Amino acid sequence: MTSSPSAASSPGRPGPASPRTTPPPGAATPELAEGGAVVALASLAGFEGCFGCGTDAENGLRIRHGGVVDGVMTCEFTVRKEHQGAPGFCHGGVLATAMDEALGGAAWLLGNRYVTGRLETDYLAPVPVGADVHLRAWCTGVDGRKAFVEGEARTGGPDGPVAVRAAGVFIEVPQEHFVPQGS
Ligand SMILES: CCCCCCCC/C=C\CCCCCCCC(=O)SCCNC(=O)CCNC(=O)[C@H](O)C(C)(C)COP(=O)(O)OP(=O)(O)OC[C@H]1O[C@@H](n2cnc3c(N)ncnc32)[C@H](O)[C@@H]1OP(=O)(O)O
Repeated sequence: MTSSPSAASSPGRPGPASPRTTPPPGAATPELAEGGAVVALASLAGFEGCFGCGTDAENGLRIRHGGVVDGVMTCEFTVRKEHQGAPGFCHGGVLATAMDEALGGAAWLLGNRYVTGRLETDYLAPVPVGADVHLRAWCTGVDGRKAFVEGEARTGGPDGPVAVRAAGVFIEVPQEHFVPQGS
């Protein structure tokens, strides 16, 4: 897939991607690997320390990964009071972390391992404490080791208003990039 209906720009607002997060001419159309999620999870070998989604990360966001439909990956998390920036509202950096996780997940579904090279975020509406944040992410193109990814976060339900849009470039790395567990 090269785009998502949910990626459409709001009137008067640009889409999430800048020239640096737009696939260059000639970039490959992303193809999700058969069992890409399985490959990704096998690479992580049961690692639960991720600040975004790990169940061992006590102070993490505890993002819950959902499914993949038509190349769009979904996940969600609930804003807790320790996530506040301005009183009553989620910190922008927390939301950027959540977008990083969602976009990273969409890249990993290609069947390789990726780290964030660049992450751009647009904040469209405040997200209150207690809100369930519904994230979607999809890959827009692949150029060598670079995967171009976009995503959005909605509140008030999976089809509620968009609160955050993001675009990023994720870089493919070998397994050796990561610190072996237990070391
Ligand atoms: C049923 C559903 C199930 C769902 C299941 C889901 C499963 C998966 C779930 C979850 C997955 C996990 C999700 C994780 C999410 C969080 C990710 C993070 O937080 S990652 C930590 C932060 N990022 C770093 O720590 C990187 C730090 N940087 C580096 O290590 C290096 O700079 C690195 C590896 C990125 C590149 O270094 P070099 O030496 O290997 O390669 P060089 O040659 O510099 O770059 C390679 C290509 O990339 C481009 N590049 C490099 N950095 C770039 C940048 N910042 N922006 C754009 N392009 C960049 C370069 O221009 C080059 O492109 P040219 O091949 O020449 O076309």
